[in-house]
Order: sequence, then structure tokens, then C-alpha cells
Amino acid sequence: MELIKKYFPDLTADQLEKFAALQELYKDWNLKINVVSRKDIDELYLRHVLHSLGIAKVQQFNTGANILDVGTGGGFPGIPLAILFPETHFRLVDSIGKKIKVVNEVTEGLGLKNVTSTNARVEEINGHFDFIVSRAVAAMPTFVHWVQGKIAKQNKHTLKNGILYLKGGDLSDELADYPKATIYDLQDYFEEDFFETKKVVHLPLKFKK
Ligand SMILES: C[S@@+](CC[C@H](N)C(=O)[O-])C[C@H]1O[C@@H](n2cnc3c(N)ncnc32)[C@H](O)[C@@H]1O
Repeated sequence: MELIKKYFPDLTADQLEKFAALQELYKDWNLKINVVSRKDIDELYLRHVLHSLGIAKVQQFNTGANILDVGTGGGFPGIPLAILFPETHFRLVDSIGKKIKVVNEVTEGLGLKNVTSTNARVEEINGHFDFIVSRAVAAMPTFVHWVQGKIAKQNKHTLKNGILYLKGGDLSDELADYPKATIYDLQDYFEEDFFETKKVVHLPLKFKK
């Protein structure tokens, strides 16, 4: 929790309360439905919460923006981002029903009003979103194929609509077909060297109907 305060010093009392509540909620739910690996649950703030918030160091989400979190699992990166941006709407999608159950329980436990969830494959989701966020779901070409028709036209809420994907490893092959991709390194924002998945890939996509 101290890590969150260190890198996000302007949180309100309500946001601090919600971030603090995550520990117990995930500890309890993870015993029933495994959404975070056992070794990671003790490092929830480092490996999951702060990691998810790395996206916010690259891109701020404005009031009224609409974000889709694809393959959210137990709610990452969507839930930490939803606490940080309470005026932005987040739709969290996963193809596994019991993971969405955890998302719903945590969201309800926190009293988060800006999150909805859907148990479906992302290919079945209709609608357009200002940004699509994700972590550890699929290789970029597959991912782009799934979501490219779901990016909203640029509007007053957003200037750089597209995908924001937390990724690790050597990305050169995966991103060879995407010359407009920008790769941000989380180590430029956080001094701890703790992430296996160190990069945020921003891929601007044109509105497609
Ligand atoms: C490795 S987990 C990552 C979960 C979460 N994003 C995280 O970083 O903790 C990948 C998740 O993507 C989901 N998934 C894979 N393909 C999907 C698809 N086409 N549509 C929706 N969810 C999908 C899986 O069910 C799984 O929960």
C-alpha cells in the first residue's frame, strides 16, 4: 500500500480506503477462486495493483471516457485503474465465469460505481471504446484482430485512442507489423525493479465500423 502512496501521492481519502481494502478482498476471494498466484497474493500491491497502475503513468483517462479491459481475470488492470479514475467508465470482460464472479464481488465490496463486467469472449462484445487495456492475454496480432473494430472515434475525452497493453519480453517480432506502436518502459516511472512484464505498448488504432 505504501508503494501506491509513493507513486500516486494525490489520492483522495476514498481512493486510499478502496486501495487498502483490496488486500483483504483478494485474500478472501483467492482462497475460493484462484485469480492471483499464491506467491503473488502477498505482493498484491507490487505485482498487481502498482503494475496495473503503470498504464496511468502513460495515459490519463478523462471524465466520461469508456475503457474496455480484455481478459481481466480477477480484475487487472481494470479494478486498480477504476479506483484511480472514478469518473471514467470501465467494462471488464473475461471468458471465464468464475473470474468475473471475483470481479463482481471485489467491485461490490469496494462500492465501485464505474465498473461493469461481462462474462464473454471479447470477440462477442459490441460497442466502441476510447481505450482498450489488457495484461497477459494474447500475442499482439491476435489481440488486434479481436479488438480492432471496437475503438471509438477520437472525441473530446481522448486524443490517443487505441490499445494500452502491459507486455514483457522481446517485443520486436510481435510488433513488427505495427510501426505506430510506442513502447513505454515502466522502469522509467517506478524505481523498484520488480516487473517481469515491464513494458506498456500503446497502439493507436483508427476507428473502424
Ligand atoms: C493470464 S490471464 C490474465 C488475467 C489478468 N489480465 C491479469 O493480468 O491478471 C488471461 C485471461 O484472459 C482471458 N481470456 C483469454 N482469451 C480471451 C478472450 N478471447 N476473451 C475474453 N477473455 C479472454 C482468460 O480467461 C484469462 O482470465
